[in-house]
Amino acid sequence: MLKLDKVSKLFNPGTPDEKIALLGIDLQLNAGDFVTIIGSNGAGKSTLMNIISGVMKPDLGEVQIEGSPISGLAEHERSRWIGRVFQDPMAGTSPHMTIEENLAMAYKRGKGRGLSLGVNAAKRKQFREELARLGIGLENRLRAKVGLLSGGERQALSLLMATFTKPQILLLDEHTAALDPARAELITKLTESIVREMKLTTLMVTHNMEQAIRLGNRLIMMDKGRIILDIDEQRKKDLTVERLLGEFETISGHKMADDRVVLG
Ligand SMILES: Nc1ncnc2c1ncn2[C@@H]1O[C@H](COP(=O)(O)OP(=O)(O)OP(=O)(O)O)[C@@H](O)[C@H]1O
Repeated sequence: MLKLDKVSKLFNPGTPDEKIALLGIDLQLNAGDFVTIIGSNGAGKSTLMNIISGVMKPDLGEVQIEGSPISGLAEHERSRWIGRVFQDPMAGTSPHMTIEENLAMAYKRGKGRGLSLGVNAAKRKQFREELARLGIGLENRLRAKVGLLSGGERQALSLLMATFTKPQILLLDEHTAALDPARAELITKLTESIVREMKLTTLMVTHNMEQAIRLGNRLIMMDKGRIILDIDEQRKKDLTVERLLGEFETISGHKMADDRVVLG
């Protein structure tokens, strides 16, 4: 499904500010894998997401989807296969457009060029049905400007837009971190049900250790640009936050330095 082959990324090479962000990352995701990613500050998690989504190119190595190399494709060219939800609820949607216009944009992204952003009765019905699945009443506010929605509502809409056209890969970049606990839990539940129903192959970066253990079928730990541990479903079932942090310390030789860590 998704394969990274010896992917490396260096920032500011040859200067005093040189930073190794990724070092020879090998990663293979099978169809339907839901992988949570944790790691210290500066471990390379965001860089990994940026390289998969095409925001930046690797210095070395290759990214493939379904066996096809995609490193040469720009971000917008990959958006047909890759859905992404960011930490910032403002990032995934257009505030000056209505809910239905935002959805029309997401719908068009999956269908290629030449499709209008207009919303006819059939599309409106579909949008209403999709929004109703979120269970927060957005189906009754199709013509509301997205800028008026709360952070949680926007994040729910972003999640729906990112998954609208059943992407091959869903990237979740700390997408609940900016929300209060109740809204974060709502978005987590929505995520679980959408990923399960659509059988989406998903990579989720989180600073919430309990969430990293509870969600998905695989957990990856990163440190200093490397994947230091890849835990499968069976081993994940027996994990606790304490054991997870212990494993991190044993392998990396230092405590997890994460200023945003949430233990549970
Ligand atoms: N655009 C950039 N220019 C220079 N250095 C960068 C850039 N982006 C990231 N880095 C550096 O690359 C390394 C990896 O950063 P990255 O943001 O991928 O880590 P992260 O695991 O997402 O960290 P955090 O959990 O703190 O957000 C860090 O040392 C960081 O300072």
